[in-house]
Amino acid sequence: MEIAIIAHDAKKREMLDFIKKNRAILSSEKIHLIATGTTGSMAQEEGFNVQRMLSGPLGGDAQIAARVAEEKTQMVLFFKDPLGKHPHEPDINMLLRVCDVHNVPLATNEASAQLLLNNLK
Ligand SMILES: O=C(CO)COP(=O)(O)O
Repeated sequence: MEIAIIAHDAKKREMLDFIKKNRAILSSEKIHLIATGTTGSMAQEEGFNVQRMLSGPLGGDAQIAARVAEEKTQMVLFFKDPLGKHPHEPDINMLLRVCDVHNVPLATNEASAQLLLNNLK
């Protein structure tokens, strides 16, 4: 199962803590992790095997949206910063919309992400 992890800068620390807390499931051989560029390199530094897309502002969200549309990515954990402005807001909204179009589970905060992962156990 392919799971995408994405975190805005203000949420990256939270994402790293979250994936470390859920290392057992996220490192299992049944899971293929993908991520936007910077989120992915931070996860790699923590020892996770992650396929990195471009950084969000350079099109990484759009690449993940394409994978959702192609039914490659089956879950998206996106720790969005609700207080910040982002130059690539259209790409972010596209990713959220494509998840809804394809009925792909999408969490936009840690509490929801934890509930989704708990369901995989
Ligand atoms: O901007 C992002 C999501 O919209 C995240 O991108 P990075 O992981 O490259 O910082």
